[in-house]
Amino acid sequence: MFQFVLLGFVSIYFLYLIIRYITKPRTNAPGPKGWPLLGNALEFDIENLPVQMAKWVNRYGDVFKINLFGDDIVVISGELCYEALVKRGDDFAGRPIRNRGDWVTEMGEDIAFADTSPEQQKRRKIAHSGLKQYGTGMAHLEEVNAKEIKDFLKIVADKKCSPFDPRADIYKCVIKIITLLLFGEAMTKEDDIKTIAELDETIERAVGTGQGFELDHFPWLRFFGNSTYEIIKHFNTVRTRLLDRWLLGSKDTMEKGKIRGMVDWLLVSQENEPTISDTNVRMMIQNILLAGITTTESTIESGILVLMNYPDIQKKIQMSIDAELGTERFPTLDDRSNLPYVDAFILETMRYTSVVPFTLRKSTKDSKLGNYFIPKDTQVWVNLFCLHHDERYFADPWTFKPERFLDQNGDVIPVDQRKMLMPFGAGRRVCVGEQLARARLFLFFTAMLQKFTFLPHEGDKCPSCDPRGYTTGLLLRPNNYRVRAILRI
Ligand code: HEM
Repeated sequence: MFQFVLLGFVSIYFLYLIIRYITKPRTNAPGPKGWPLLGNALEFDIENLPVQMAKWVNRYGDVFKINLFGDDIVVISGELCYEALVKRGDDFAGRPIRNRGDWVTEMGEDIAFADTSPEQQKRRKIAHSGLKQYGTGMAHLEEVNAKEIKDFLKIVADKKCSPFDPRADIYKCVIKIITLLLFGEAMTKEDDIKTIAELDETIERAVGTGQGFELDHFPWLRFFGNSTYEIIKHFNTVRTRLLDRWLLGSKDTMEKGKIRGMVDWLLVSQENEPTISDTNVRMMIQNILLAGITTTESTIESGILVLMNYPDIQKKIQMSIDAELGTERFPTLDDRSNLPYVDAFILETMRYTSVVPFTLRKSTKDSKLGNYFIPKDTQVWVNLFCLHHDERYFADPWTFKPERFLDQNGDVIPVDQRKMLMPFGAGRRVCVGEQLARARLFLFFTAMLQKFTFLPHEGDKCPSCDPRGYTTGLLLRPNNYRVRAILRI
């Protein structure tokens, strides 16, 4: 009896999929053919999605479509990224992540996963103005950041030139910097640091590009022991326990008129803006925590790998730092304007390695991209990886060249001359942590290169920094490597 009921249910479901497939408005963009119902699911190279997408761009051009279980996904590259994100930003301001995104954000109560809406925009605005005041703009934070970075340099010095994998130490330092931003003091409890790392790892497995798609299309699979859903459940339990404890602690110790960091800022904003619920506050903290840590850590890790591969560039950066700061004075953000080569190196690292290879958007109305029709509510993957390696905008794109971002006087070219560089996305949903992240990256790289030269772990055998060989998840990150840090002074 049960088998008959199940068979009936499955048949009706597939009938529904077929009817939906036939009746739904569809894009006329070209793309790989795929299988009935499954679409291109079997052709997806999850391990190396950016490279596979690049092959499809070569074959079909700047707009093509793939299909997953009956749903079209339009992938855009080249100048169309700018058109969709900036010129027609409102038309593509949506976020497409469905069930999995909803389940990890208490049904879209956050900033990053939530679809565009007046509420999402309100949350974004609050976070943005808080980050401006308590992130980039606070001298006190800069001082304490300096302490965390100095601690990191000490850890590296203690390796005494022996080879080490820098990931865990950079990661810990970035956690401290982000928790400092949240609470006004860095998280030092090992248990909490471990929990944050666990959250990072599980969210990557739960919603990473190319994984768990089946749940977005067949949510009922969660009742049948779907492994991605089990990861999501675990993530939610660990996350709620941690954030509830943090929030309670902050509420208990908060003093009127004194804002220690972003958490206090969100709690105060909640008083002025009653539609911001406790759930919103928790989800905004989750966004800052999880969007801020691994992205920054991966960029630093990729940057060190690049420096090992390009010793001349490393030398040139060091010479500019020596000339500006000498060997002892710790860098501040005011030094940035006098160290354009460091800034150009960071921009080039972000272009070349493209740690966020795609940003996922959704069309908010019937629209067109290139010559192709894009119906409302279509998933649009903005292919930042291909954009950043497109020789129409970046000559010789697989060569690492910070000079491409400098003018004849050696100054960083203005933003409007580098608008095809979008490591933080662009437009309505551009990264809210961009200024903060860029400032921290500057301090990190300048402080590191003032003190150390990074060399391959043995002889001249250097692991490649070519991002086509990186591992794809939610982010594109280098495979683990070892480095030697030689003290310069
Ligand atoms: C190197 C570091 C970082 C990189 C490469 C990065 C990159 C990105 C990208 C590509 C997006 C999607 C933008 C779009 O769709 O146009 C994004 C969104 C976001 N990022 Fe970052 N990010 C970084 C650091 C941070 C930090 C430090 C924070 C917080 C303190 C942060 C918070 C966010 C949030 C909240 C969003 C969602 C914005 C929205 O959907 O409206 N990010 N980031």
